[in-house]
Amino acid sequence: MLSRAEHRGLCGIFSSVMSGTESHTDREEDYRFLHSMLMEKKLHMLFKIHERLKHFENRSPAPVQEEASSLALDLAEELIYQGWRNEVKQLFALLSKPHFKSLLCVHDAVAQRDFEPALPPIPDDVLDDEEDSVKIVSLVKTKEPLGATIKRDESTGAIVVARIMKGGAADKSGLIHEGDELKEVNGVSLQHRKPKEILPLLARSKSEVKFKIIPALCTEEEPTDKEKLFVRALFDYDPSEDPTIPCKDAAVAFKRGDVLQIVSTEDDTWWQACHVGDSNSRAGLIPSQQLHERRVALQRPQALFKPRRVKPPDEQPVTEDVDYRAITGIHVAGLRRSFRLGRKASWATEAARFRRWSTGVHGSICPPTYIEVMRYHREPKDRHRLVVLVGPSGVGVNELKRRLLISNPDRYGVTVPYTTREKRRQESEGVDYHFVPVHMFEELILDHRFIEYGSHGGHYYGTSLDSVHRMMAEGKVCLLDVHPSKIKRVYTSEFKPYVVFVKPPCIEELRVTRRRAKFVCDEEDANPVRIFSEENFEDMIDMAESMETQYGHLFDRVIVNGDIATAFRALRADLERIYEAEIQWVPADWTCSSPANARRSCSHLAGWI
Ligand SMILES: Nc1ncnc2c1ncn2[C@@H]1O[C@H](COP(=O)(O)OP(=O)(O)OP(=O)(O)O)[C@@H](O)[C@H]1O
Repeated sequence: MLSRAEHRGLCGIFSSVMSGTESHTDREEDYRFLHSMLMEKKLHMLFKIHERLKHFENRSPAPVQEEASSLALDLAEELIYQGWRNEVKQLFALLSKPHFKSLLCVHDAVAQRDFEPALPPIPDDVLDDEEDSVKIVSLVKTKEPLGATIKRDESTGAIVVARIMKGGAADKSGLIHEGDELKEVNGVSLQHRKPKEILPLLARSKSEVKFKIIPALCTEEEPTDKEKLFVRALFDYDPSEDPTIPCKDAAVAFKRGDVLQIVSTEDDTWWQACHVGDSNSRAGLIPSQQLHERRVALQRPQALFKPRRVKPPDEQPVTEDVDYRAITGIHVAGLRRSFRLGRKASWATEAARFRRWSTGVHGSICPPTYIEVMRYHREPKDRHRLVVLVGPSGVGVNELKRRLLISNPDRYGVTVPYTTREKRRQESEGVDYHFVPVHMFEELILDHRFIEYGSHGGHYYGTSLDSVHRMMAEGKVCLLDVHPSKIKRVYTSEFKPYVVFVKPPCIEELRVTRRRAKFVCDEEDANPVRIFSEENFEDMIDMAESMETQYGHLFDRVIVNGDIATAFRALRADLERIYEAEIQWVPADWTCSSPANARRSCSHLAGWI
């Protein structure tokens, strides 16, 4: 029954519908007919039933039992002997109503899956089989593959269905399940056959494929997760190069950065997933997070065994007679070399730290696998995402940033760093640097206002969160270059950083492309221009490897800076895409509104920093 409040509510809605239609109804009787129809209690009840059904549709209720009709009959019989009290009479009348009886019949049909397509008559010889339950399944043959893999059961020699791909023909039919034993295909017995011999049998059938199956014992279905799970792959996967994949044809290849929808995590080793936005919705196998982590852990840490190059005592760096200023040219605020030089000066320390890492804490670092992501709809009023450029010192982060700024100064901007050093004659406050006294700089450090800071030549230099805010508030895309360990300071929904890792090419390409490049040092440095040495190249490659291993899960894009023009074109195109895209995929943690959600996303797939 409708509650009074609900009934009043519905009447209110219908009355307002009526008053809206009054002016559009010419004939009085039409109006009265409509009024009586809308005010009809039965209609209101129908609304209520519809809502209840909707509610149950969301919960996908499972039938409690399959024989509700006969149970109701038994109950009605019992009631006859219970004396004709009012309640008994009412229940008896209810159970005897044809509508109620039909309802229970429908319930039973659903519970027994009686709605599935009628099978052709069971061939006589089937009845001779020893097995007590045999199923004949006929599927119409289309161009679409069956979407199932088969294997031979080692203990029994039987051919069994190993996997059913979500969304494939077999899955959609609902008639073939994992663990089902295949006895025959199109009347041909599969006894003593190998899985690969079965494919030609399937290929031979014309319009229909008929299977004789011994169904697997019923297993608990994986609870369907209403919330879809999307992940971004953090590694490339090519099934053709994976000898352990159970079935190459049933696998999904992907590239690092691709967004995948995970449709099944039932198997600990092989998940099922499909590419997002792919019209072909069939799922395929991908290595599970656990499997990929295990594989990476078993790999020999290359750096650990790589013989480090010993520089011959007489080897001198190649010198070039090119003026550094002619190469770097433009002088743009925020491209203060001295700040990045802080890292350059610590080149040796970083390399040493890397070596320590490779021998020491290797086991404790999670390899990048997948990160849970969610759709982010960018509103026109939203600020642009912060672009973070990272890479080993000398790889060309500044060069790429400089080119971006020149290419579109209205779109891109950089932060103005803070320093405690004296302002020089040609410099302006707030343009080249924010010049602040030491005590103020230290206060900012204590207030955690710096994303990154350091000292060089006895002066502090730092990039503050406030400067990033200021640049973003101007409506520009703020380009920030920091050490990857500092990404976590801006890895929030507020900044929505898009992280680009600038990676060096192989050493041969470095030698060719950097032939004329010079490694720039601070103007305060005694030796302001350095030429790239062979050791610099090696360290750059080692550092890049270390960064990728430790922080790779935070990188949205990897740009290999071999030929500078190619690298710049790729970076610009990528940032343009991000600038214009209305829908983007961002880590699920950023959009978690409730602690429960946050817990889910973190426990599901570790989004570690
Ligand atoms: N692809 C390239 N080909 C040739 N030269 C390059 C290339 N990329 C960068 N360079 C040059 O290499 C030198 C170092 O580049 P850059 O200053 O951009 O490195 P960086 O990553 O910013 O390093 P740091 O953080 O130490 O300043 C510069 O002279 C630059 O012009």
